[in-house]
Amino acid sequence: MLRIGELTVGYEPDAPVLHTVSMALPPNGVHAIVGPNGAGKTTLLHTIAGHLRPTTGYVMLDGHDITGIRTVRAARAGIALAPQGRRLWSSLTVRDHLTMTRPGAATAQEQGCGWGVDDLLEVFPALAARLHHRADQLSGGEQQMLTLARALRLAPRLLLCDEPTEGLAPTVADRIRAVLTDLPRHGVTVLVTLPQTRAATGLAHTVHVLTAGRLSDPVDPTTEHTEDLIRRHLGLTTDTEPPPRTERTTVRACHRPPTHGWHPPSQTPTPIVTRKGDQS
Ligand SMILES: Nc1ncnc2c1ncn2[C@@H]1O[C@H](COP(=O)(O)OP(=O)(O)OP(=O)(O)O)[C@@H](O)[C@H]1O
Repeated sequence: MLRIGELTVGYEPDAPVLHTVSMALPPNGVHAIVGPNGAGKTTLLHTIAGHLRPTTGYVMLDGHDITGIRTVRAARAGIALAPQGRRLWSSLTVRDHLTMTRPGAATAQEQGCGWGVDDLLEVFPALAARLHHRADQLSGGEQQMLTLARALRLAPRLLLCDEPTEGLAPTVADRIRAVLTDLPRHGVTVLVTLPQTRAATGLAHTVHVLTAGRLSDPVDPTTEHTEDLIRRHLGLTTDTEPPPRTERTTVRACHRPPTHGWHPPSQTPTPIVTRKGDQS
């Protein structure tokens, strides 16, 4: 679904933040990028989302070159970003956020598909009770749910989530992870950045490690030594015997049932049909 090749990105000339980053993600999975502060995780997501133009390299989505396309076109191509820090409109209500955002993917617009407001409130019931509250009146967890709901409203095929569990209570973080885990069943591929190794291995089908702008080969989180391998990529010491060096890991889709009891609004794997009148 997503193929990135030799991507070099920076904010200043001759000072790259990402160094020849390459990555290939299959569709319908949850894929994590783990890395310390300043590694370049946000820079990578923003480059995929069209906020930043790379110096060299390419970004391909479903075989189409989307390198450096503008944000609006990236949304129409099926990419949505749930940014770090949430970036909500503080004076607008939950309902405003959900009704002002419309499906961005061209196919979704043409077919009238997407996540309706009622569907999103089923996914995030906590928001239903807060529909008329302003964003700045929400808790951190509710703000994060609204950030994800707003991104899903764009009917993405690829959802980019930048540290979605940052600063949240464990139970709320579990809830967010449960929602992300289930999105592939609705045709949404998830690329999520996380600072913690353990959270990534419990959530993702593949894990990449980003350190100082350089991306590791994909790590299969189902293997026995995953956490050790990731810790080694991060340059952390480990008490256990290091795993044997393997060839570049083959990405393996391993479908896990959601573990936290969230039931999706639709049983079909395709995007949910928008209900007429849900934008009022
Ligand atoms: N707008 C900007 N202008 C200049 N430098 C920037 C800008 N945004 C980020 N950087 C620099 O790029 C590097 C990577 O930052 P980035 O935010 O991508 O890392 P990160 O892995 O997401 O970190 P964190 O986990 O702290 O959010 C850092 O050195 C940061 O200071």
